[in-house]
Amino acid sequence: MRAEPSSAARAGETARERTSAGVSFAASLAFETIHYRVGSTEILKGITLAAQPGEILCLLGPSGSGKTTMLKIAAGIERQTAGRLLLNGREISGPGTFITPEKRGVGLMFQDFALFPHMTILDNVRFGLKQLGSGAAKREAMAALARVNLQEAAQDYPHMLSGGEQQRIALARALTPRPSVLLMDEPFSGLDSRLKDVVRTDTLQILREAHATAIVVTHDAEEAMRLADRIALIKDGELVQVGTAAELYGRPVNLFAAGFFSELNIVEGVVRAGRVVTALGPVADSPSSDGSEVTVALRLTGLRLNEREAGVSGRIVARRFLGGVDLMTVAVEGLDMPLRSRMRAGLVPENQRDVVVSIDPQDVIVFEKTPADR
Ligand SMILES: Nc1ncnc2c1ncn2[C@@H]1O[C@H](COP(=O)(O)OP(=O)(O)OP(=O)(O)O)[C@@H](O)[C@H]1O
Repeated sequence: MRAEPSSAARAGETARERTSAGVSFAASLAFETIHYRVGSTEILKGITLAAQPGEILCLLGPSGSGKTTMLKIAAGIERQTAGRLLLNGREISGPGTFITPEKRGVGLMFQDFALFPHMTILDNVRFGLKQLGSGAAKREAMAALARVNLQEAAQDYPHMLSGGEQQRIALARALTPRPSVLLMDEPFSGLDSRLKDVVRTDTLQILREAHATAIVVTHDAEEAMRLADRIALIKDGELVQVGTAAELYGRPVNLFAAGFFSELNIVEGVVRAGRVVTALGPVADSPSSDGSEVTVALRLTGLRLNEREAGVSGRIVARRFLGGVDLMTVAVEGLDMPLRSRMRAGLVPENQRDVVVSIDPQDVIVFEKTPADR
């Protein structure tokens, strides 16, 4: 084995290789106990998270949770105040290392696409290929345009293309230098909802074909579920949970995580003889000891009206027709707040007020109460 060069030299070297390599190769990118402080405000509070080679990792969280700051740190636009950033296991930013953005081999794509309006599409795409000779740059750029199926637009200007086409050009531009990791900040937020679906599906396919590692920021849980191999849920600068969509949806670690993926009714419960008992009756099994207080999150789709004979009595106090479903608000004795139910439209007749309320066990999530909850 030959002697290892310094990590800074290695990272710079790999970045150079990558900008001109014929095939992109996916890298891992790891945040290691990353803190970011501005004045006395701690914006990131020790985040440890890694995107694996070829993985699409979504950073999901509410506005202001620190997602964009994480991308900026990954790109080298901001520098963390503590912690390390590793590309393929090699430190690219840490207490004694800082590889500049252009040497990292990390691509960035922000929400407004930022195509240069005065340049043709071809020139926009080959902008990031200055290191290559002009012939090679043109070939690479045309191949990238072919990949997003827009080679015919090469001589057009950005304003001549639709929002979705511009987004695909921006993606082609971000991918042509063959970054080992592509960072995307709300890449679909500028598109209307119908176009968003199509462009998102196309993007996913292009990322897969390019075998790119991608870290995608979104505040939309459904978008994260559609795109991601894994989702990292962020709140107030902390990592709440990381896992597949099914893991976060099915086994959320707390009410915040549960509420991010589903609309919920929240009711109080107490454990009696191994069952969680609420005003709606027993709703789940529990290993906790008798008398333990729990919080029960109940997805709206799991509150069923008139489906079974067994259940508690309820009264519909409001209903809304939402196309395929009816959203109904139901008052139940013993509960201060009415509950909401989403059921296939028309299952409960329009004029019916009094209903039998039952629970679908797969839509029940039970959380032990922490001392802070009591
Ligand atoms: N340089 C800075 N100086 C002061 N505050 C900052 C700075 N950078 C970020 N912040 C603050 O840090 C918090 C996190 O910002 P960030 O943009 O990372 O959040 P976000 O999760 O991407 O939110 P959004 O979805 O709204 O873009 C915000 O409250 C923001 O105002």
